[in-house]
Amino acid sequence: MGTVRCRQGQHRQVAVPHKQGGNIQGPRVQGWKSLWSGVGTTRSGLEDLWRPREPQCLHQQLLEPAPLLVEKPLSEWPVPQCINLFLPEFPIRPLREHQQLKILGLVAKGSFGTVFKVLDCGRKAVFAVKVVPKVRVLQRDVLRQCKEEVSIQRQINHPFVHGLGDSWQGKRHLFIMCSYCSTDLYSLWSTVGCFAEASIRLFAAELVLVLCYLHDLGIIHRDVKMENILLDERGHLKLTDFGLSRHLPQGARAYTICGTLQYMAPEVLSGGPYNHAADWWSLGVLLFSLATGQFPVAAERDHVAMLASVTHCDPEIPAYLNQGLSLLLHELLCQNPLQRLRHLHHFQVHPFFRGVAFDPELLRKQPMNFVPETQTSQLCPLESMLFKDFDCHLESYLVHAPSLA
Ligand SMILES: Nc1ncnc2c1ncn2[C@@H]1O[C@H](COP(=O)(O)OP(=O)(O)OP(=O)(O)O)[C@@H](O)[C@H]1O
Repeated sequence: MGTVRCRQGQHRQVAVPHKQGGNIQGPRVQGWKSLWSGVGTTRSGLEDLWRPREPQCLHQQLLEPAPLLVEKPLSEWPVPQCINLFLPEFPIRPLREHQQLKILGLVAKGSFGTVFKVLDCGRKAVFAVKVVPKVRVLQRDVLRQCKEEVSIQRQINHPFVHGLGDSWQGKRHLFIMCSYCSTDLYSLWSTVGCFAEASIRLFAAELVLVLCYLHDLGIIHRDVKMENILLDERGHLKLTDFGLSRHLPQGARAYTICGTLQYMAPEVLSGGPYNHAADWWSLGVLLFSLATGQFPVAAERDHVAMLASVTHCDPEIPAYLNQGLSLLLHELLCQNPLQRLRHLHHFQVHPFFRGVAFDPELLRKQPMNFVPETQTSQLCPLESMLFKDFDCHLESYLVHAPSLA
């Protein structure tokens, strides 16, 4: 890690190394230098990654039809370091006609990658592809984390987790492909404000199952928040973005200060040691916000100020909330991680979940009393562009692409 990451959207996302005495620049510079020196003879390849895109190719593209996500076959041998570094999690994908992807529009620009809605022309199905510039991964010294994200997502198979469809690399970019979801919980919350108790119960039960599943596999998510919960066409959730997740065996401790400030547990904000219980705090923040329309503690400028706020102000749980829900929030937003609710059997017998079957298939059959609006296939004007080499022309596209979501 070794970097500070701030989410471009609503809430500040951070990743700070433990015990660096606040010197967050040091390890980043050091990490980059050591990577650079390791690159050796392939320096020119990396310089190529740095070079800004030529503006004149834009005119040419605007005249050409239909954006196709096509990879040039990379057949150099020996494999250059700027490719080798990302193997095996991001294989080099050979050009195959039936795998051509056509860009339908821009979904979101995350702090790391840009997410596109694409059509797989061969399978005639719509997917989301996150495109991450390699240079950004190297600059921010998050190569290991980036590979871990893909390997964790590959390992996971759960109805409420957004599984990995495919991952590969081009010369300048990494590509992570998943099924496309038309909305996320944050967008819905922004329109709805507060959710009905029945919806909160269903969301909470689905998230309890996901977190127990991940923790049993020894995975801590570290960024549970509304923006990272996508909703399927029937309103059931899919946890996504394993960019800050890591393998943490039961009994082990973590120390990196990372996550999204308003969702971070006190023990994470203070630099640890912390464990999987931190995800349950984040769930508490999320459920509080769904129930009341606001965060339990207002956002602060950095993790030090956030820690002071979280430790000193006890979030006021409104009296109008259902007693069971109120109790659940108290037990999740518990300062002491050892006393925090965290085992499946705690939830199964909890008054808020009375009558709820903690079974993914049964939960999925329950109707949500809202159904997310499905994005009508808006065709963006740039759909009349053809990318002969998607990897090369992507950045020019990013400058001009309108947002679909
Ligand atoms: N499969 C998908 N279908 C639809 N939208 C998606 C999908 N995956 C991601 N998104 C949208 O794109 C946004 C950014 O994606 P993601 O969080 O993976 O990128 P990121 O660069 O890691 O962002 P950040 O670091 O800011 O969290 C998400 O918040 C979500 O709104």
